Amino acid sequence: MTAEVMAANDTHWDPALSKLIASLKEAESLSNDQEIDFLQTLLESKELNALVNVHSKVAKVGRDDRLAPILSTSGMIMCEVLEQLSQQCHLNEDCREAFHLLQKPHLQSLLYAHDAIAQKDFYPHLPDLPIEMDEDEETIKIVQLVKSNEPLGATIKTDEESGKIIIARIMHGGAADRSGLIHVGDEVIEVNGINVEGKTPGDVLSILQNSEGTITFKLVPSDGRGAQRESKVRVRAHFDYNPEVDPYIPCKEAGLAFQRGDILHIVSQDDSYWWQARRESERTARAGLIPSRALQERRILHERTQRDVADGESKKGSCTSICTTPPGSPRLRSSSSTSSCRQPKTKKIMYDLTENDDFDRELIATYEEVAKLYPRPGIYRPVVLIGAPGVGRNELRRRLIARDPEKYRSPVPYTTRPMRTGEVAGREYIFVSREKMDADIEAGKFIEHGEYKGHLYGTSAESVKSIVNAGCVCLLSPHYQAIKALRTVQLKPFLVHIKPPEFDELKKTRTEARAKSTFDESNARGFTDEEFTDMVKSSVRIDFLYGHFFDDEILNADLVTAFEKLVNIVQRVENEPLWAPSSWVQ
Ligand SMILES: Nc1ncnc2c1ncn2[C@@H]1O[C@H](COP(=O)(O)OP(=O)(O)OP(=O)(O)O)[C@@H](O)[C@H]1O
Repeated sequence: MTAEVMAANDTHWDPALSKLIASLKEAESLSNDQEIDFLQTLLESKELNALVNVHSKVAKVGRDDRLAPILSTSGMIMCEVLEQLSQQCHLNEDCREAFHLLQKPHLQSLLYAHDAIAQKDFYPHLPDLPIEMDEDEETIKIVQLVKSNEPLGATIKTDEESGKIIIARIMHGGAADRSGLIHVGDEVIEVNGINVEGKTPGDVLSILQNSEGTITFKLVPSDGRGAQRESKVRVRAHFDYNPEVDPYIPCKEAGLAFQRGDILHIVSQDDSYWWQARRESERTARAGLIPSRALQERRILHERTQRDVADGESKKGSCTSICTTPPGSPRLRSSSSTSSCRQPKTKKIMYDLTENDDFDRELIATYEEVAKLYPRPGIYRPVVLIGAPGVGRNELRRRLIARDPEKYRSPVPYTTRPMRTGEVAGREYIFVSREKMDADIEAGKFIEHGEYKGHLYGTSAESVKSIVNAGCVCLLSPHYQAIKALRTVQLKPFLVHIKPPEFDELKKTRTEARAKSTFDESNARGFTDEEFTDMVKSSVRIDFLYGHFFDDEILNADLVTAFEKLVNIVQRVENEPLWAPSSWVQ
């Protein structure tokens, strides 16, 4: 372009410059010769002409030939279209075809690649010419924002090296971000005419709090600033967070409160300690600060250490050594004992229910990356009902199968016990030898298994798969310790926590229904108060250990209401895109 511009200079003056030269001639009589000569030489100089030409060309490119993408969110729109199509698939062949087309990985990748490019700005930007500039002075920008009830959406800090007040972060979607005028790293020199040199961030904050109307910032722009790009990461929170009670958050007002199970859109992970996020359901809201995964992990480890120290102190004198299990080593037994301190001996026990079942507490539950998993017509996710023993998992499962036995099925369990009279192989149980079952357990072929009165019982992963492949919805109601074995990319289960109501309502509903305690096969009596108490306690414990794995929950107080909710859940699983671990979504 330079060559072209220079060539052009030999024959054409830039029209604006020609005009200036002409008016200079008219002004000859008004000024002294020296100044006129200087200006004439400058205006006719090749260098200035070349510069003006370059400026005009670049400005023209920016103005006329700019290829602007029509939109940069086609991926998001595709997701929304898929969501709507998924509800229409059963009605219309065209919808089904469009649904399948939009699910194709190469089409999705194409749209995401388009968005990634569309979001970039490849055109040069010429900075506005400063009105007046002192050669010795740094560039300064003056930014005016009108104060409203909305927070500014920026945090400040003292730069460790220079001691200057700088913009630490800009909250995505906040007032400062939307203004496009303030950037991370900008140095704050003045706020409303008050010099902030030597002041602390707290001092600056009180200047801001005491200001009314328009706030004027004098800032030195940072060098490496750039538009903040939103990340696309979505996570499921595995813990509750309240910035109000967090003593370490840099700014409580900038914090985002959330609860375990909430889906969060992480818009920025630039800061290794404080991420910016907004709740998925509040797409246009200003982002808020949340602890990063690394920070939260550290906190949990710290809390655990403190707790262990406190426990150690309180146990001093009563025991000589503290046994710990190394992190990540599961205590789930592959074949458990037949007795438990919490249950009568007569109940079939697939797992040891002693208090040692807290292996998951040793994992650090912070955030799990998730993505929308779209239903595949004819291939349904298994629905797994988890809950305290006796809460009603099997009752709900049986009712759903009775409603549509062709569609809902449960796998036939395996056993090593001999077949009894009246039993049919493959109906009540699949009967196998102990050697075979031991070998299959060893090979990891069972999603749950246990021992009762010297015989093994279990459910094989293969039997779940064959129900899924047959186009049926596989319903499972295993012991809660099977969650880890079940929650795999191969099975992609949907986990529902069946919860009991409070003790009084639990007792009332079960007594009115004359519900039989399932802890004792040979006894037709109802539940004891102790069993109800155990059920409530056990449910709290399951929630504590595995709460973050559940996709939904059902309160099983009134059976009819609980069943309706289950029907609603299975319909959603069959038809709607739902959040699942991102590793399950190719
Ligand atoms: N909402 C309810 N109201 C009244 N009775 C109920 C309700 N839910 C379940 N029951 C009854 O409670 C008893 C135990 O239910 P169920 O066998 O389904 O428990 P479970 O969770 O499968 O536990 P287990 O593995 O010990 O059998 C059954 O008699 C069942 O009919």
